[in-house]
Amino acid sequence: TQTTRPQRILAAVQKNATRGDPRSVVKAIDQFCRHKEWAMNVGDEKGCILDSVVTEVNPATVLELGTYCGYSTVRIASLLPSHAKLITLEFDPGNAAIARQVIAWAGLADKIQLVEGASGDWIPKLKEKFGIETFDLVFLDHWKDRYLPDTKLMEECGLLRKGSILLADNVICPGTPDYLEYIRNSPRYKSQYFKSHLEYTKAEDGLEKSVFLG
Ligand SMILES: O=c1[nH]cnc2c(O)cc(-c3ccc(F)cc3)cc12
Ligand SMILES: [Mg+2]
Repeated sequence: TQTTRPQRILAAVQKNATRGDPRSVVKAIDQFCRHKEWAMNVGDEKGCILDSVVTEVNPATVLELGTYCGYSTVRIASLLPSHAKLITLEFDPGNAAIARQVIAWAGLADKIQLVEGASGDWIPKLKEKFGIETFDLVFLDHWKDRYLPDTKLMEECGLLRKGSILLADNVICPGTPDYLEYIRNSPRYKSQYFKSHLEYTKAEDGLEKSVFLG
């Protein structure tokens, strides 16, 4: 019977990466997706921009919207200080099941809380469920039509503080025009575009970094 793409990504990690070594997990996925089969991980080029933002923010609390196979989850968590916590929301149960195993292989399960379900349902519950006040960094990488409603929801739920950073993937490809329009014209945000390429391709894409001004 046919395996899924996430199952093939996990197999590549278990074959080529060293248990407990997050960077080898990231490298194994990038090798597989560049040479064997494309997949929608943020990838190595945009991943370097992600790394620089995470290192600069040095967040104690991170929210990731869209786990997929856990590539960016592992990439972010590997750069966090010891006490820091990362919550990642994944809608698809199949993706979540693979991501849990990728995260375990990387040895980062104690830093990461993977929550299965719709971001719109879970965002209002994060404070009570995880005792979170606000997020220092949010990585938006789920569904393009949810970037704007979920950002407004995070504002309404008081999950952002003065200085919280939003980093959004795919603002060019597939593109999130309503989100860009809102975030670039709102007086409550200061935004910056990091031009890059769609993972493993030459197509243009980029990350939008926005600071919440309160
Ligand atoms: O749906 C997506 N969620 C999160 N990230 C994505 C991502 O980085 C790329 C793409 C994508 C881009 C081009 C294409 F031809 C097909 C899919 C989708 C998502
Ligand atoms: Mg993406």
